[in-house]
Amino acid sequence: MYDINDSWLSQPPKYTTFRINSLKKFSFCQLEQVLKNQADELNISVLPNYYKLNPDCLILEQWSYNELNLEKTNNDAIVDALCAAAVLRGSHVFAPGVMGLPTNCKLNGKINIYGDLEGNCKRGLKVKYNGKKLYVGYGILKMLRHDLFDKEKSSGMAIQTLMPASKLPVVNETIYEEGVLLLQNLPSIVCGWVVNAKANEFILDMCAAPGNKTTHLAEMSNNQAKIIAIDKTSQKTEKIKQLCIKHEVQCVKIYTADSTKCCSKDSLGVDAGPPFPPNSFDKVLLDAPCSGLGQRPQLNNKITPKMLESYKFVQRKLLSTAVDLLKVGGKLIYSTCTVTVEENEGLVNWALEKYPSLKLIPSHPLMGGPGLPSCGLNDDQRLMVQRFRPEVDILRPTEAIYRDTIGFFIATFTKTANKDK
Ligand SMILES: C[S@@+](CC[C@H](N)C(=O)[O-])C[C@H]1O[C@@H](n2cnc3c(N)ncnc32)[C@H](O)[C@@H]1O
Repeated sequence: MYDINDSWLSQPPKYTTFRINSLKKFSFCQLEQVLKNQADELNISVLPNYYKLNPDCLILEQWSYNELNLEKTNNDAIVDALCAAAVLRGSHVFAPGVMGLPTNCKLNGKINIYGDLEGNCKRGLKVKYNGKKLYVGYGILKMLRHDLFDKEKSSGMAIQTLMPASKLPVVNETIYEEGVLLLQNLPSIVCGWVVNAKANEFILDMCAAPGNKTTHLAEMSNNQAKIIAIDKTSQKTEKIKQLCIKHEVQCVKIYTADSTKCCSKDSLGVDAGPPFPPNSFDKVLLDAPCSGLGQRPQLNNKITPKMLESYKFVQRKLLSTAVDLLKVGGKLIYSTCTVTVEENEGLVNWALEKYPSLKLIPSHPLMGGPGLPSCGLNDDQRLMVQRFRPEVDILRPTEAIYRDTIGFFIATFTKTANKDK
């Protein structure tokens, strides 16, 4: 099922997507100006396409391939695989990601950026790297060796990426006033649309950090939903708090807790914080911890079969608590950013078998493809879930933009009055 050499997984999507904060004012002007500046610097006449998808999603396409006339340089920087993946998605290079840089490089000189695919490059390498490497783009050097390697911890932009090998524009949310835009993968935005948070609904986001989906739910409800966001460490919940402040989100209560243990009959009530009483929430979002194998591009994944096997146990525990906390008639949305059957269709099968009170319902709006065949779901059930993958499935053919995304899965359940075993 999962193959690191799969060209879909080893390449970045051909789009960059941002979520637009509907609580703030957005206009295309700043984006257009940034693209125009880049076009001037690169000597390109045509800007990449950009447009809104629904009111809160911004899509940016690649620079036109044929027009690019890349100036070659002999200087190569080596960056780690994570940093290389970020460059391919349109990021600059930051100091901690740099592994090797020749001694003769000049500040503000042009530099090629290569990703270390096997993780063998020693930090501070001065000479040519002979390990397996991938060209990921070129840019302008903004830090020299002594800034990068002579300090215990270096930070800041080391290379200003001019053009990633993926031809994606180098644009980040800092071009707008704080909190107007958020870089977010398209299926994650769809996941928010599936939750469809409305005023006065009690919504639990069980695995919420860094808060990308929490803030989306708050924004779409115009700060009117009653959202509780949980994650398991205070460093993580601090991130949710900071994102809510940045996005002017005011309808979220944040708690540090283990969500597998956040339901109890002895609870003092929803307002008292976790644990909560059973049947408390109109909607529960379980954006589960997962193997993350749908993230693109996958350049150097070191996940072991043992680690892969472990995720379903925590996912099942979290889902059990989610079922307890959901009101009868409520909506439970389960999502992952991975491609394995066990964590997706397999988890849905397990849940339906274990909890007769659960009923699978369509994950509207259905933008991704159907669930995989021969994985325990019948065709009706396959059509209710969303699996974001490159193949067209005749059961529900999807638009190209929803096929060139990260690998992602969404399933929605409702709770009936049936008794569970
Ligand atoms: C896929 S990430 C969530 C991303 C988040 N929903 C967003 O869109 O920004 C999964 C999160 O689950 C959290 N997590 C894992 N086990 C947990 C548990 N037992 N209780 C609460 N949170 C947990 C992890 O710390 C991680 O932040």
